[in-house]
Amino acid sequence: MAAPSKEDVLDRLKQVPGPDGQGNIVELGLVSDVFIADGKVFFSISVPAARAKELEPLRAAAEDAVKTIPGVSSAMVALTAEKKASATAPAPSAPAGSGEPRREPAPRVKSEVEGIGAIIAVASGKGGVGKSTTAVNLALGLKGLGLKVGVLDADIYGPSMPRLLHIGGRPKTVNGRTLVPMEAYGLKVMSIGFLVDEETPMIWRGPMVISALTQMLREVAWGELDVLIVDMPPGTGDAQLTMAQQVPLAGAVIVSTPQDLSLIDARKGWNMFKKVDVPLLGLVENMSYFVCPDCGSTHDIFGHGGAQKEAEKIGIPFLGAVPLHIDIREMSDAGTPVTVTAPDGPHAKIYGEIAEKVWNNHLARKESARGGPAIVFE
Ligand SMILES: Nc1ncnc2c1ncn2[C@@H]1O[C@H](COP(=O)(O)OP(=O)(O)OP(=O)(O)O)[C@@H](O)[C@H]1O
Repeated sequence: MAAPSKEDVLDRLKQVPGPDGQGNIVELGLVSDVFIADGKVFFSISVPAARAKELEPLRAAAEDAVKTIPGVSSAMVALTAEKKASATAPAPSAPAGSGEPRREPAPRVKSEVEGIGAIIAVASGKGGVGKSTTAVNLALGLKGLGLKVGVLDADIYGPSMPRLLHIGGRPKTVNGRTLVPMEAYGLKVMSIGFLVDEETPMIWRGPMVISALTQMLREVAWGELDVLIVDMPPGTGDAQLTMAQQVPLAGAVIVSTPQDLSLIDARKGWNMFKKVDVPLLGLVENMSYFVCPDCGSTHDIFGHGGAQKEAEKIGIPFLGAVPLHIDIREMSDAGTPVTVTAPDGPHAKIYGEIAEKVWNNHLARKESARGGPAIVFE
Protein backbone atom coordinates (compact mmCIF):
# COMPACT_ATOMS: atom_id res chain seq x y z
CA MET A 1 0.00 0.00 0.00
CA ALA A 2 1.35 3.41 -0.97
CA ALA A 3 2.28 5.62 1.98
CA PRO A 4 -0.21 8.44 2.52
CA SER A 5 0.94 11.84 1.30
CA LYS A 6 0.32 15.34 2.63
CA GLU A 7 -1.98 15.93 -0.32
CA ASP A 8 -4.08 12.88 0.67
CA VAL A 9 -4.39 14.30 4.16
CA LEU A 10 -5.29 17.82 3.00
CA ASP A 11 -7.80 16.42 0.50
CA ARG A 12 -9.53 14.45 3.21
CA LEU A 13 -9.49 17.41 5.59
CA LYS A 14 -11.39 19.47 3.02
CA GLN A 15 -14.38 17.41 4.15
CA VAL A 16 -14.15 18.90 7.63
CA PRO A 17 -16.22 22.08 7.95
CA GLY A 18 -14.78 25.20 9.58
CA PRO A 19 -15.45 26.20 13.20
CA ASP A 20 -18.72 27.97 12.33
CA GLY A 21 -19.89 25.36 9.84
CA GLN A 22 -18.78 27.47 6.88
CA GLY A 23 -16.22 26.35 4.26
CA ASN A 24 -13.63 23.77 5.32
CA ILE A 25 -10.64 23.88 7.62
CA VAL A 26 -8.11 23.60 4.77
CA GLU A 27 -9.47 26.43 2.66
CA LEU A 28 -9.94 28.59 5.73
CA GLY A 29 -6.17 28.26 6.25
CA LEU A 30 -6.50 26.69 9.68
CA VAL A 31 -4.44 23.55 9.09
CA SER A 32 -0.72 23.73 9.89
CA ASP A 33 2.00 22.00 7.94
CA VAL A 34 1.28 18.26 7.91
CA PHE A 35 3.96 15.87 9.06
CA ILE A 36 3.79 12.15 8.31
CA ALA A 37 6.10 9.59 9.87
CA ASP A 38 5.60 5.87 9.69
CA GLY A 39 1.92 6.15 8.78
CA LYS A 40 1.35 8.50 11.72
CA VAL A 41 -0.01 11.90 10.81
CA PHE A 42 0.61 15.02 12.89
CA PHE A 43 -0.81 18.49 12.40
CA SER A 44 -2.52 21.26 14.27
CA ILE A 45 -5.58 23.40 13.65
CA SER A 46 -5.50 27.09 14.55
CA VAL A 47 -8.46 28.27 16.57
CA PRO A 48 -9.04 31.31 18.78
CA ALA A 49 -7.70 30.51 22.26
CA ALA A 50 -11.05 31.32 23.87
CA ARG A 51 -12.86 28.72 21.75
CA ALA A 52 -10.42 25.83 22.24
CA LYS A 53 -12.70 23.83 24.54
CA GLU A 54 -15.82 24.40 22.49
CA LEU A 55 -14.00 23.30 19.32
CA GLU A 56 -12.84 19.92 20.63
CA PRO A 57 -15.41 18.17 18.32
CA LEU A 58 -13.70 19.87 15.37
CA ARG A 59 -10.36 18.42 16.43
CA ALA A 60 -11.89 14.97 16.85
CA ALA A 61 -13.63 15.20 13.46
CA ALA A 62 -10.35 16.09 11.74
CA GLU A 63 -8.58 13.22 13.46
CA ASP A 64 -11.31 10.74 12.54
CA ALA A 65 -11.30 11.95 8.94
CA VAL A 66 -7.55 11.41 8.59
CA LYS A 67 -7.67 7.97 10.19
CA THR A 68 -9.92 6.75 7.37
CA ILE A 69 -7.15 7.33 4.78
CA PRO A 70 -5.63 3.97 3.73
CA GLY A 71 -2.12 3.60 5.17
CA VAL A 72 -2.68 5.97 8.11
CA SER A 73 -2.08 4.09 11.34
CA SER A 74 -2.82 6.97 13.69
CA ALA A 75 -3.37 10.70 13.75
CA MET A 76 -2.34 13.27 16.33
CA VAL A 77 -4.21 16.50 15.96
CA ALA A 78 -3.97 19.44 18.32
CA LEU A 79 -5.78 22.73 18.49
CA THR A 80 -3.38 25.65 18.70
CA ALA A 81 -3.99 29.32 19.09
CA GLU A 82 -1.16 30.09 16.74
CA LYS A 83 -1.91 32.85 14.30
CA LYS A 84 -1.32 32.21 10.61
CA ALA A 85 0.69 34.67 8.58
CA SER A 86 -2.46 35.11 6.49
CA ALA A 87 -5.94 33.67 6.67
CA THR A 88 -5.64 31.71 3.44
CA ALA A 89 -1.98 30.86 3.14
CA PRO A 90 -0.81 28.69 6.03
CA ALA A 91 2.85 29.30 6.80
CA PRO A 92 4.61 27.20 9.41
CA SER A 93 6.85 28.88 11.93
CA ALA A 94 10.42 29.37 10.71
CA PRO A 95 12.72 26.84 12.37
CA ALA A 96 15.47 28.38 14.51
CA GLY A 97 18.45 29.42 12.43
CA SER A 98 16.64 28.88 9.14
CA GLY A 99 17.18 32.45 8.03
CA GLU A 100 13.45 32.82 7.41
CA PRO A 101 11.74 35.83 8.92
CA ARG A 102 10.69 35.33 12.51
CA ARG A 103 7.04 35.55 13.32
CA GLU A 104 5.58 37.10 16.41
CA PRO A 105 5.34 34.44 19.09
CA ALA A 106 1.97 32.75 19.47
CA PRO A 107 -0.33 34.10 22.17
CA ARG A 108 -0.07 32.39 25.53
CA VAL A 109 -2.51 29.53 25.82
CA LYS A 110 -2.04 28.07 29.22
CA SER A 111 -4.39 25.91 31.13
CA GLU A 112 -3.35 23.63 33.90
CA VAL A 113 -2.97 19.92 33.27
CA GLU A 114 -5.33 17.91 35.47
CA GLY A 115 -3.60 15.87 38.14
CA ILE A 116 -0.20 17.54 37.73
CA GLY A 117 0.85 19.77 40.60
CA ALA A 118 3.72 21.61 38.89
CA ILE A 119 5.42 21.52 35.51
CA ILE A 120 9.09 22.47 35.56
CA ALA A 121 11.17 22.90 32.40
CA VAL A 122 14.84 22.00 32.16
CA ALA A 123 16.39 24.08 29.41
CA SER A 124 19.73 25.16 28.00
CA GLY A 125 20.78 27.91 25.66
CA LYS A 126 22.64 25.42 23.47
CA GLY A 127 22.96 21.69 22.87
CA GLY A 128 25.28 19.20 24.50
CA VAL A 129 25.62 20.84 27.92
CA GLY A 130 24.04 17.87 29.74
CA LYS A 131 20.48 19.19 29.91
CA SER A 132 18.85 15.76 29.52
CA THR A 133 21.24 14.10 31.98
CA THR A 134 20.41 16.86 34.47
CA ALA A 135 16.66 16.52 33.80
CA VAL A 136 16.72 12.77 34.54
CA ASN A 137 18.81 13.05 37.68
CA LEU A 138 16.78 16.04 38.89
CA ALA A 139 13.59 14.02 38.37
CA LEU A 140 15.07 11.13 40.35
CA GLY A 141 16.27 13.55 43.03
CA LEU A 142 12.71 14.90 43.33
CA LYS A 143 11.41 11.36 43.57
CA GLY A 144 13.92 10.82 46.37
CA LEU A 145 12.12 13.61 48.25
CA GLY A 146 9.03 11.43 48.23
CA LEU A 147 7.33 13.22 45.32
CA LYS A 148 5.41 11.60 42.46
CA VAL A 149 7.37 12.55 39.38
CA GLY A 150 6.95 12.36 35.61
CA VAL A 151 9.31 13.25 32.78
CA LEU A 152 8.17 14.66 29.45
CA ASP A 153 10.85 14.58 26.78
CA ALA A 154 9.98 17.62 24.69
CA ASP A 155 13.33 17.50 22.89
CA ILE A 156 11.54 16.64 19.71
CA TYR A 157 14.66 17.16 17.58
CA GLY A 158 16.73 14.66 19.57
CA PRO A 159 14.74 12.78 22.21
CA SER A 160 17.05 11.32 24.87
CA MET A 161 14.73 9.65 27.38
CA PRO A 162 14.47 6.22 25.68
CA ARG A 163 18.29 5.98 25.94
CA LEU A 164 18.86 7.68 29.29
CA LEU A 165 16.16 5.64 31.03
CA HIS A 166 16.67 2.50 28.95
CA ILE A 167 13.05 2.31 27.84
CA GLY A 168 12.07 0.52 24.64
CA GLY A 169 8.76 -0.28 22.95
CA ARG A 170 5.68 1.78 22.32
CA PRO A 171 3.26 3.24 24.82
CA LYS A 172 -0.17 1.62 25.02
CA THR A 173 -3.29 3.64 24.51
CA VAL A 174 -6.56 3.72 26.40
CA ASN A 175 -9.80 4.55 24.58
CA GLY A 176 -7.83 4.55 21.35
CA ARG A 177 -6.21 7.93 21.97
CA THR A 178 -4.91 8.56 25.50
CA LEU A 179 -1.33 7.36 25.80
CA VAL A 180 -0.22 5.41 28.84
CA PRO A 181 3.16 6.75 29.98
CA MET A 182 6.12 4.38 30.11
CA GLU A 183 7.75 3.83 33.50
CA ALA A 184 11.33 3.61 34.65
CA TYR A 185 12.86 3.86 38.13
CA GLY A 186 9.51 4.97 39.52
CA LEU A 187 9.17 7.84 37.02
CA LYS A 188 6.34 8.14 34.49
CA VAL A 189 7.87 8.99 31.15
CA MET A 190 6.65 10.18 27.75
CA SER A 191 8.89 10.95 24.80
CA ILE A 192 8.41 11.49 21.10
CA GLY A 193 11.17 8.89 20.85
CA PHE A 194 8.59 6.24 21.87
CA LEU A 195 6.27 7.24 19.07
CA VAL A 196 8.56 7.77 16.09
CA ASP A 197 11.34 5.47 14.89
CA GLU A 198 14.84 6.71 15.56
CA GLU A 199 15.67 6.74 11.86
CA THR A 200 12.73 8.97 11.04
CA PRO A 201 14.11 12.35 10.09
CA MET A 202 13.05 14.93 12.64
CA ILE A 203 11.83 17.60 10.32
CA TRP A 204 9.51 19.01 12.91
CA ARG A 205 8.54 22.56 12.27
CA GLY A 206 6.92 25.11 14.56
CA PRO A 207 3.28 23.98 14.52
CA MET A 208 4.23 20.30 14.47
CA VAL A 209 6.34 20.73 17.56
CA ILE A 210 3.41 22.24 19.39
CA SER A 211 0.97 19.65 18.14
CA ALA A 212 3.15 16.78 19.34
CA LEU A 213 3.94 18.53 22.60
CA THR A 214 0.30 19.24 23.36
CA GLN A 215 -0.53 15.63 22.70
CA MET A 216 2.28 14.37 24.92
CA LEU A 217 1.30 16.76 27.69
CA ARG A 218 -2.46 16.60 27.66
CA GLU A 219 -3.35 13.26 26.12
CA VAL A 220 -1.29 11.08 28.41
CA ALA A 221 -2.72 9.26 31.40
CA TRP A 222 -0.22 10.82 33.82
CA GLY A 223 -2.39 10.14 36.86
CA GLU A 224 -1.57 12.19 39.95
CA LEU A 225 1.88 13.77 39.79
CA ASP A 226 3.44 16.29 42.16
CA VAL A 227 5.79 17.43 39.45
CA LEU A 228 6.40 16.88 35.75
CA ILE A 229 9.91 17.63 34.51
CA VAL A 230 9.99 18.78 30.88
CA ASP A 231 13.26 18.22 29.02
CA MET A 232 13.12 21.11 26.54
CA PRO A 233 14.82 21.14 23.14
CA PRO A 234 18.15 22.99 23.41
CA GLY A 235 18.34 26.57 22.26
CA THR A 236 16.15 29.63 22.30
CA GLY A 237 14.55 29.68 18.84
CA ASP A 238 10.90 30.11 17.93
CA ALA A 239 10.00 26.50 18.74
CA GLN A 240 11.42 26.78 22.26
CA LEU A 241 9.76 30.14 22.85
CA THR A 242 6.40 28.81 21.69
CA MET A 243 6.79 25.79 23.96
CA ALA A 244 7.63 28.00 26.91
CA GLN A 245 4.41 29.89 26.17
CA GLN A 246 2.14 26.94 25.57
CA VAL A 247 3.08 24.73 28.50
CA PRO A 248 1.69 25.89 31.86
CA LEU A 249 5.15 26.06 33.45
CA ALA A 250 5.56 26.65 37.16
CA GLY A 251 9.23 27.40 36.61
CA ALA A 252 12.39 26.70 34.65
CA VAL A 253 15.85 25.38 35.47
CA ILE A 254 18.70 26.39 33.17
CA VAL A 255 21.69 24.11 32.62
CA SER A 256 24.98 25.60 31.54
CA THR A 257 28.63 24.61 31.37
CA PRO A 258 31.15 27.02 32.89
CA GLN A 259 32.66 28.17 29.60
CA ASP A 260 31.97 31.79 28.73
CA LEU A 261 30.38 30.96 25.46
CA SER A 262 27.69 28.75 26.87
CA LEU A 263 27.01 31.31 29.61
CA ILE A 264 26.09 33.74 26.86
CA ASP A 265 23.73 31.06 25.60
CA ALA A 266 22.42 30.37 29.09
CA ARG A 267 21.64 34.09 29.42
CA LYS A 268 19.56 33.82 26.24
CA GLY A 269 17.75 30.89 27.89
CA TRP A 270 16.72 32.79 30.98
CA ASN A 271 15.81 35.87 28.96
CA MET A 272 13.46 33.67 26.96
CA PHE A 273 11.64 32.49 30.08
CA LYS A 274 11.58 36.01 31.48
CA LYS A 275 9.91 37.18 28.29
CA VAL A 276 7.07 34.72 28.80
CA ASP A 277 6.81 35.31 32.58
CA VAL A 278 8.02 31.88 33.64
CA PRO A 279 9.83 32.04 37.01
CA LEU A 280 13.46 30.95 36.96
CA LEU A 281 14.04 28.41 39.68
CA GLY A 282 17.77 28.51 39.17
CA LEU A 283 20.92 27.63 37.26
CA VAL A 284 22.90 24.37 37.33
CA GLU A 285 26.55 24.43 36.33
CA ASN A 286 27.20 21.08 34.65
CA MET A 287 30.63 19.61 33.85
CA SER A 288 31.71 22.22 36.34
CA TYR A 289 35.03 20.70 37.40
CA PHE A 290 36.86 17.52 36.58
CA VAL A 291 37.23 14.73 39.10
CA CYS A 292 40.10 12.36 38.32
CA PRO A 293 38.58 8.85 38.19
CA ASP A 294 41.83 7.28 39.46
CA CYS A 295 42.81 9.45 42.39
CA GLY A 296 39.60 11.43 43.01
CA SER A 297 41.43 14.77 42.89
CA THR A 298 39.46 17.79 41.67
CA HIS A 299 40.58 20.05 38.84
CA ASP A 300 38.98 23.36 37.91
CA ILE A 301 39.91 23.06 34.27
CA PHE A 302 36.98 25.02 32.89
CA GLY A 303 36.99 28.10 35.05
CA HIS A 304 34.51 26.58 37.48
CA GLY A 305 32.36 29.12 39.31
CA GLY A 306 31.42 31.21 36.28
CA ALA A 307 27.80 30.15 36.42
CA GLN A 308 27.50 30.90 40.12
CA LYS A 309 28.86 34.43 39.57
CA GLU A 310 26.55 34.92 36.62
CA ALA A 311 23.56 33.69 38.62
CA GLU A 312 24.37 36.12 41.43
CA LYS A 313 24.80 38.97 38.96
CA ILE A 314 21.46 38.30 37.34
CA GLY A 315 19.73 37.55 40.60
CA ILE A 316 18.62 33.98 39.99
CA PRO A 317 19.31 31.14 42.44
CA PHE A 318 22.42 29.02 41.89
CA LEU A 319 21.37 25.40 42.30
CA GLY A 320 24.69 23.59 42.31
CA ALA A 321 27.75 22.42 40.41
CA VAL A 322 27.91 18.93 38.89
CA PRO A 323 31.41 17.64 38.08
CA LEU A 324 32.49 16.20 34.76
CA HIS A 325 32.83 12.57 35.75
CA ILE A 326 33.09 9.40 33.74
CA ASP A 327 30.55 7.66 36.01
CA ILE A 328 27.90 10.25 35.16
CA ARG A 329 28.55 9.78 31.45
CA GLU A 330 28.75 5.98 31.51
CA MET A 331 25.72 5.50 33.72
CA SER A 332 23.69 8.01 31.71
CA ASP A 333 24.61 6.49 28.40
CA ALA A 334 23.85 2.97 29.70
CA GLY A 335 20.34 4.04 30.71
CA THR A 336 21.06 3.57 34.42
CA PRO A 337 21.33 7.10 35.85
CA VAL A 338 23.99 7.62 38.49
CA THR A 339 21.33 8.65 41.05
CA VAL A 340 19.89 5.12 40.77
CA THR A 341 23.09 3.11 40.41
CA ALA A 342 24.96 4.85 43.21
CA PRO A 343 22.25 6.41 45.38
CA ASP A 344 24.66 6.96 48.26
CA GLY A 345 27.51 8.27 46.09
CA PRO A 346 28.71 11.86 45.76
CA HIS A 347 26.89 12.54 42.46
CA ALA A 348 23.50 11.38 43.76
CA LYS A 349 24.09 13.66 46.75
CA ILE A 350 24.70 16.66 44.47
CA TYR A 351 21.60 15.94 42.37
CA GLY A 352 19.59 15.40 45.56
CA GLU A 353 20.65 18.82 46.84
CA ILE A 354 19.80 20.42 43.50
CA ALA A 355 16.37 18.76 43.56
CA GLU A 356 15.75 20.02 47.08
CA LYS A 357 16.66 23.58 46.08
CA VAL A 358 14.48 23.42 42.97
CA TRP A 359 11.50 22.20 44.99
CA ASN A 360 12.02 24.70 47.78
CA ASN A 361 12.35 27.56 45.30
CA HIS A 362 9.19 26.40 43.58
CA LEU A 363 7.26 26.18 46.85
CA ALA A 364 8.56 29.56 47.97
CA ARG A 365 7.45 31.16 44.69
CA LYS A 366 4.07 29.52 44.91
CA GLU A 367 3.56 30.74 48.44
CA SER A 368 4.75 34.25 47.72
CA ALA A 369 2.43 34.39 44.70
CA ARG A 370 -0.38 33.49 47.11
CA GLY A 371 0.88 36.01 49.64
CA GLY A 372 1.48 33.34 52.31
CA PRO A 373 4.64 32.20 54.15
CA ALA A 374 7.05 29.86 52.32
CA ILE A 375 7.10 26.23 53.48
CA VAL A 376 10.58 24.80 53.22
CA PHE A 377 11.18 21.13 52.44
CA GLU A 378 13.66 19.81 55.03
N1 LIG B 1 28.41 15.88 34.43
C1 LIG B 1 28.72 15.10 33.42
N2 LIG B 1 29.87 14.37 33.41
C2 LIG B 1 30.19 13.59 32.35
N3 LIG B 1 29.47 13.45 31.26
C3 LIG B 1 28.29 14.16 31.21
C4 LIG B 1 27.86 15.00 32.28
N4 LIG B 1 26.67 15.55 31.93
C5 LIG B 1 26.37 15.06 30.71
N5 LIG B 1 27.34 14.23 30.27
C6 LIG B 1 27.41 13.53 28.99
O1 LIG B 1 27.42 14.52 27.96
C7 LIG B 1 26.68 14.06 26.83
C8 LIG B 1 25.57 15.08 26.53
O2 LIG B 1 24.65 15.07 27.61
P1 LIG B 1 23.08 15.25 27.40
O3 LIG B 1 22.58 14.38 26.32
O4 LIG B 1 22.47 15.17 28.74
O5 LIG B 1 23.13 16.76 26.92
P2 LIG B 1 22.01 17.68 26.29
O6 LIG B 1 22.38 19.05 26.66
O7 LIG B 1 20.67 17.18 26.69
O8 LIG B 1 22.28 17.41 24.78
P3 LIG B 1 21.34 17.67 23.53
O9 LIG B 1 21.41 19.11 23.30
O10 LIG B 1 22.00 16.85 22.48
O11 LIG B 1 19.96 17.18 23.90
C9 LIG B 1 26.16 12.67 27.19
O12 LIG B 1 27.03 11.71 26.67
C10 LIG B 1 26.20 12.66 28.72
O13 LIG B 1 26.37 11.37 29.26
